[in-house]
Amino acid sequence: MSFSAELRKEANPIFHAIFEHPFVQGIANGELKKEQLIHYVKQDFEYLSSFIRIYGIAVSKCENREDMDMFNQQISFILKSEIHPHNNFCQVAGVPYEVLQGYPLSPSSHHYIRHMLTVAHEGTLGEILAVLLPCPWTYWEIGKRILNEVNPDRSHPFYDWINFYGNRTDSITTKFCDRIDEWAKEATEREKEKMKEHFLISCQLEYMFWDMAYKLEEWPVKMEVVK
Ligand SMILES: Cc1ncc(CN)c(N)n1
Repeated sequence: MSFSAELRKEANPIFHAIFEHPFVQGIANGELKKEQLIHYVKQDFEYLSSFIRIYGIAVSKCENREDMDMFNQQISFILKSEIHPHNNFCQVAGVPYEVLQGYPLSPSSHHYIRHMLTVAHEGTLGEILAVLLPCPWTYWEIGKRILNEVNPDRSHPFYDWINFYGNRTDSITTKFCDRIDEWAKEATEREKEKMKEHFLISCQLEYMFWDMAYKLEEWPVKMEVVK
């Protein structure tokens, strides 16, 4: 079994919990509250900006142009393409995208971003690939699953979101899996253990991110913004 297949197998219970999560089910059946969509977009805008910064750190650790190009393409993908699913949520919620940008992170988003940043600063390129991989992988599987199970038509409120993630032929997941498998062939057992741990924690944090959006998670103590 390839290393990426091992990762997927170990994470199976978390992937299933994500598919069953009420926010993901809400995308499938078109029933999410406006506040939940807004909370998701506010947090995801910040999350994806951090993801770009982490790709930047990954580039600084690359030893060849092919790896640099892989991360560079993904930076462009977030900047130029991954705005479409956000726009879909904004349209359904009836709010302009611009007004949902620049908000503070809620606890789970903060945790997820700090987890990725720590690995990006302290880890090898293999560890960075492992910590980032659940982001594209879980969304790709969510999209494909909803396409198969619901087969939404254009009247579905989240038609664009579902097709954006589920219909990818240029899958970054496949590229990252191929690269991680190559990396794992040269890695020590200790490094592979760390890669697995980073991957599984990111999967758990993917679940927590959906939960954060569904429950409109905030910090426990409300603070007045002092100007
Ligand atoms: C939290 C999160 N995880 C994954 C994705 C898909 N790139 C996303 N937009 N946001």
